[in-house]
Amino acid sequence: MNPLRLIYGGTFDPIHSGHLAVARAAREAVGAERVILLPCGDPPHRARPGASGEHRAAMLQIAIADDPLFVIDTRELSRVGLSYTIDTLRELRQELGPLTPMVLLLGRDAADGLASWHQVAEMPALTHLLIMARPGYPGMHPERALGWQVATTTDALAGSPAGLVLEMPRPVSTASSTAVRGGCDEAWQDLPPGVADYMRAHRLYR
Ligand SMILES: Nc1ncnc2c1ncn2[C@@H]1O[C@H](COP(=O)(O)OP(=O)(O)OP(=O)(O)O)[C@@H](O)[C@H]1O
Ligand SMILES: O=C(O)c1ccc[n+]([C@@H]2O[C@H](COP(=O)([O-])O)[C@@H](O)[C@H]2O)c1
Repeated sequence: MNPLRLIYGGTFDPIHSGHLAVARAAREAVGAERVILLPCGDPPHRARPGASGEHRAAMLQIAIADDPLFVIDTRELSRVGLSYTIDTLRELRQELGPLTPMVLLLGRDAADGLASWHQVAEMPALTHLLIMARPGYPGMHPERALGWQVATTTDALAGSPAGLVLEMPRPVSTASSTAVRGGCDEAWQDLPPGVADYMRAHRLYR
């Protein structure tokens, strides 16, 4: 079996320390070499982001600060049209081949919306899911009725290419991009070093 790939999609509008904490905890749990951060271009499921794709990618770059545990995949930013995750999963599966374990990382709030995702029925054949608990979201577990089988160990994810779901039940952060955009001082404490300066310099979210 090829080494597992861990993919973390998000609007990242802007990235906050919770995203990094979630990514680090997930990477450690599944033993991935690194985390592929996948900023969404034109989200199908929510209002247009407050910052452009270029600004959101620039803030991601500042936040990861050359940490080799992270890599940014900008394919959704350059794609024309809505950023459907299924399109990205199909492309990645094509690139990685049928045997590479792929794990899509989601917070519990995002996972609870899975039933409305574009062509979600095709997803269990393409990827595993790793779901991180998030304070305030007890979990409706739609993934179980959508074709993913519940895994009991993290090792199981590395042992097959797709089709399993594992939940990390302990939340690692309360941070939220909505709170950052709302501008309260406490939420700005959750910005990785350099990101607040970038936001100020480019007058984002005013
Ligand atoms: N504190 C957190 N704990 C667990 N998962 C999180 C947390 N913050 C974000 N996520 C997850 O990270 C992914 C990307 O999230 P996103 O970029 O939308 O950030 P957000 O803080 O949820 O932003 P917004 O408030 O704009 O929705 C989603 O799967 C989301 O569930
Ligand atoms: O493809 C879809 O239909 C779809 C619907 C909702 C969310 N997503 C993806 O889920 C990820 C998390 O979304 P968000 O809104 O929490 O940033 C992000 O990569 C989105 O593109 C994808």
